[in-house]
Amino acid sequence: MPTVHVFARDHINTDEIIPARHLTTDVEAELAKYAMEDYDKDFVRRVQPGDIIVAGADFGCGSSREHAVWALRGAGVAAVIAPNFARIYYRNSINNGFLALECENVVETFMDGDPAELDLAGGTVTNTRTGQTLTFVPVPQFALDVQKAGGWLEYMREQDQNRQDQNQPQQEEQHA
Ligand SMILES: CC(C)[C@@](O)(CC(=O)O)C(=O)O
Repeated sequence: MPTVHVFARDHINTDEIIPARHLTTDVEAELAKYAMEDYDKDFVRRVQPGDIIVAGADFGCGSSREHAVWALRGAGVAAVIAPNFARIYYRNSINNGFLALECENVVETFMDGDPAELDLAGGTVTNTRTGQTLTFVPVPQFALDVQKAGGWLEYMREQDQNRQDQNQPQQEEQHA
């Protein structure tokens, strides 16, 4: 069951998530070593694959670096849940198939280290220590499709392949 890491402050910026001194690579496994380093340098020693970050409002503000998504995904974070996100960070998350879930009162509902159950299809996250369940803002279907495909580029390739598959029979008829 995922563990929740709570970063309660609002306006956690991309420089705290992945400091600019580490933007020398786009390799997620390398960036992962420095995830949240300028907010909590011990995070990388605690986080396990599939864990969830719960954060304050305007998470991911500051720069447009996609590395802020790659570092957290590389560290094994399955989702970030916050009341809201900086717009560029939010779109970077969608484009990379990474879950940025908007949910009010999420900081008040979890304590650091709580176990959680995330029901993406149902749109809920449950603190299984207290039994409290919150409903997050429904994720747009295309964002779920991108997440399933593994990212925007993979999603667009799939869409292109689907179009080609649909056109194939007509092309075969034309040449029959
Ligand atoms: C280009 C990059 C290093 C950038 O300057 C981009 C940005 O500031 O949006 C950053 O600090 O993430």
